[in-house]
Amino acid sequence: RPFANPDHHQVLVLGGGVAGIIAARSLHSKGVGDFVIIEARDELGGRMRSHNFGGTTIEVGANWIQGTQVPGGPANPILDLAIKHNLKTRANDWFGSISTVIVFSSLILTFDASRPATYDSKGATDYLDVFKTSVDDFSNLTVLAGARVDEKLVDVTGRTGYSLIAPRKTDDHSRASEYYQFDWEYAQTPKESSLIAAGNNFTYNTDEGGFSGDNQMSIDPRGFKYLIQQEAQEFIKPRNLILNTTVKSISYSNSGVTVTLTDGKKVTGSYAICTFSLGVLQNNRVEFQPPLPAFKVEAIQSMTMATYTKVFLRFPKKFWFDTEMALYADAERGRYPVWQSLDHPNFFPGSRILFVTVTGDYSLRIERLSDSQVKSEIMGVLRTMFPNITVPEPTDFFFQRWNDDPLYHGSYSNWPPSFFSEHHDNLRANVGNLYFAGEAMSIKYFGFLHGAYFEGLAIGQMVASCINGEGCVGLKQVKDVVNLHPYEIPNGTSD
Ligand SMILES: Cc1cc2nc3c(=O)[nH]c(=O)nc-3n(C[C@H](O)[C@H](O)[C@H](O)COP(=O)(O)OP(=O)(O)OC[C@H]3O[C@@H](n4cnc5c(N)ncnc54)[C@H](O)[C@@H]3O)c2cc1C
Repeated sequence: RPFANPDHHQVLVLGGGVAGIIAARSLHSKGVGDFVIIEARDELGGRMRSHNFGGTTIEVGANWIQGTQVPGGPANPILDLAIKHNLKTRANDWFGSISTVIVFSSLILTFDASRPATYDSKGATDYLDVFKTSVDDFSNLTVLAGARVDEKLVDVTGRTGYSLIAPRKTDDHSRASEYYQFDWEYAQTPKESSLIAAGNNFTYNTDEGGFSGDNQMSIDPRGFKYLIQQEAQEFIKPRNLILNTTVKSISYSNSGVTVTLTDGKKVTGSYAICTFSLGVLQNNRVEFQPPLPAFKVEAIQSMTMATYTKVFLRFPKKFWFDTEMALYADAERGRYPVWQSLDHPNFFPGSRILFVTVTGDYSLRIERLSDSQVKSEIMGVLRTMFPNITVPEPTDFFFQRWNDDPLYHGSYSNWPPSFFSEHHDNLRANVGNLYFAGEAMSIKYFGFLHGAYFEGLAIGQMVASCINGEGCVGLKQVKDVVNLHPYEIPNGTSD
């Protein structure tokens, strides 16, 4: 049965990604049934997005359950959903698989030096010693980041952090190896990222409530999104869902929220939960009435929306490495460095699919090029990596332009060194009856699916409490984020 009044609801949930769906589930489980999810696309899932690549389901957005569960420890809630909905996943070995080739004949896990998974301008080149040093450097970086928190030291960039633990390394092999540890996770360079936030990655830190050090990759033909779409099916009725509908403006006050859609129609709610990406908020894709307060705008504009791009190629035959991953060191840092084989016994054997990931400014650069230009650059790199092989032209080619997409404007958020905890409070803070949720609002798990999940859960429960009369507390906001020690030019300093 449709709602008696389809133009007014207790809660408007804006966006149907993980945060929106889990916020709606929280409302439903606390007895708030009059909610609608308004989603611009034709399906739920948001940045969990799959693509039919010539018959194989590939993940152009999120692909991994990052951090799963150690025995007796807390489970990543995305892992719980994957198990509940029978999603097909496989462990994806990020580190061992660069340094180890499975020699199938003897089933022994050893590195076969004749087939290194490290490449440079000369083709296959063994620089695993450099790679292993970079693994150690990153682990020292995390120790340094933890110590800075304990000692209450000011945040610095990841680059400064690296320089404090070892002399700067500028050779191609070191830079590519560092990229694999850092940029490939945060989608930005150490120079652009906070040492404290990057080095204290709660997801993998089991001492701080994190899950585990391993990653499960979805290889489900129904797509990774299936787990959240199935979860939604359990409680969302057709009357709770408005698909193919874009929000143009949001007008908010202490008594309610009115949303105007692109067709001019208005829907009102006693409350609303906005789960649009940080990129959408930063690029003023949605107009707020009244304009968001200065503290909120500063917070939105101070966090970074990074971009992570996977470029998929299918070839007439497999000619590449047998490992899950490979690393290519170019003279230019971040130029087509991380390669993943889906044609691997653990994933889609026989698929002939290989993909390469670029991040940050390099993602933005390739988004501005045509597909054929990007394809030709990548083929140049592959011919450099495999100089003794006739590398065939790919039969299929695809990549998602996340930054250019007005529904996302990037892939996921990253914490820059100039962003303070108070900024984060402000990013998360409600304005009147308009609340915010989504991966960027998670202080511990920003950037991740589980960050979106936990924020959806928390904010959904908070709004349900308001509606159920169980207490309605506004979230903390800080009017001015100030320096502990104001910036001062000492007396007597010459001009
Ligand atoms: C390439 C890539 C790789 C990633 N890899 C991983 C990974 O392996 N593991 C991991 O944990 N995380 C990963 N992430 C991050 C993860 O996907 C996100 O953290 C998570 O999906 C964010 O969920 P959300 O609900 O906060 O936002 P979203 O999924 O962005 O949901 C917001 C929804 O709002 C909709 N919307 C936007 N604007 C409007 C509008 N004006 N009107 C109506 N609807 C609108 C959007 O269509 C979207 O569905 C990756 C992301 C990307 C892009």
